[in-house]
Amino acid sequence: MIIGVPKEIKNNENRVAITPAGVMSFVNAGHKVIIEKDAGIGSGFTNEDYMNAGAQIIDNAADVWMQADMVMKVKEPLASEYKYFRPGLILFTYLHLAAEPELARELKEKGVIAIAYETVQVGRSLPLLTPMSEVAGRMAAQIGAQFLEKPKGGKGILLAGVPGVSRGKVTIIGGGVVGTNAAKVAIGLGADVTIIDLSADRLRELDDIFGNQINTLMSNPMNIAQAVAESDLVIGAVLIPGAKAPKLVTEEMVKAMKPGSVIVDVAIDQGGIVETSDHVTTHDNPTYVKHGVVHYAVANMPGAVPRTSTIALTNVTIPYALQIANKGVHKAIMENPALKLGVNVANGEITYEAVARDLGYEYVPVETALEKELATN
Ligand SMILES: NC(=O)C1=CN([C@@H]2O[C@H](COP(=O)(O)OP(=O)(O)OC[C@H]3O[C@@H](n4cnc5c(N)ncnc54)[C@H](O)[C@@H]3O)[C@@H](O)[C@H]2O)C=CC1
Ligand SMILES: CC(=O)C(=O)O
Repeated sequence: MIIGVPKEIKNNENRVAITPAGVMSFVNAGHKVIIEKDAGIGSGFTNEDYMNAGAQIIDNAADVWMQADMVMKVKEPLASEYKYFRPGLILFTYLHLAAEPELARELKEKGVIAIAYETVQVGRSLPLLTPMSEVAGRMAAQIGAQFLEKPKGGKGILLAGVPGVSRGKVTIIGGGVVGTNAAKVAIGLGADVTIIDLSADRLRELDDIFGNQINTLMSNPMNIAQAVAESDLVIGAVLIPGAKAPKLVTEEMVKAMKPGSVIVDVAIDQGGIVETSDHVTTHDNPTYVKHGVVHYAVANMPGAVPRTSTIALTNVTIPYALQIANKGVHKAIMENPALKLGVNVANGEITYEAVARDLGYEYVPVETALEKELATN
């Protein structure tokens, strides 16, 4: 199989979908890897590093997309890349389709087999999302602390406080991977941390992990309203896999926050959990102020720490990509239930139920979509 890796084009997206070590794994298994020139530079991998591992460097994105059987990316394709979609192309990347209706339509109409990192699932865990959630969670607390500083637009609070002055209050809504990692850093910074989750079992686990370093609260509108109003920093970290994020923090709740408070809505890649995080921001211009509250809504937070993130991401994606290359996409999907759950679009059908529901399409199970493809071949 020919595996193509274009350079990421999203604002300040410095990650790349493959490392030289990954290239070597594919080449050793008899595959060919083509990489767009300078695709790895932002993550510290030169063209020579890739060539030494056995890859071929290609001068432009179009040739990478058109020659590849499987394109591996980090972020969802942007509109300027839709022209490369074609029937049977395998696309393996983050997609977040519930928040990307145009992209979903293009993938469906053009017959791409689109496998989303974020919905590959083993039991209750999402192994291809986890490392980036670890990164984004840890970043969320440090970014929040930074934007609470007065010169950055915040109210001028030091989360750690000092002797004689209260610590800052951080509320984390969603106690999964992002939430847990945000808590680790927020606790390390000395903040007064509350985690809100819908799952009583998860709250018990968090209590076991952090003990009395955190407060835990059951997720309901009353608890959320009260905690948000009292917080200096709110971190949005809820996920319902594949689905659009629920708007748990209403505009009224935001209005009740003190001016200069900060919201870091990490879940913005699925649409965000805060009613007033109504648009995605970029690393170039990461915040806006609404009702006096600083909103940070960057959908590719790990892109700012690309060396760490690229290695962490490819550690988990390459084994799945190798299965696709070695077995062929149909066999790999049908033999691996985790990978099967990653398939969001195939042969003109939406094959992930939550995406189909949120975007108003008929849901077609992966097997049915693939059988249709085999039948028409
Ligand atoms: N902006 C960015 O750059 C990045 C964003 N993310 C996003 O962060 C979000 C969180 O991801 P993970 O922590 O990995 O997910 P996760 O599945 O590990 O955790 C989600 C948590 O939300 C909880 N939850 C569900 N419904 C809830 C409700 N109504 N109230 C409170 N809690 C509720 C679940 O019980 C679970 O503990 C996702 O949207 C993910 O895509 C992840 C990495 C980077
Ligand atoms: C998960 C995701 O969207 C990211 O790492 O950018």
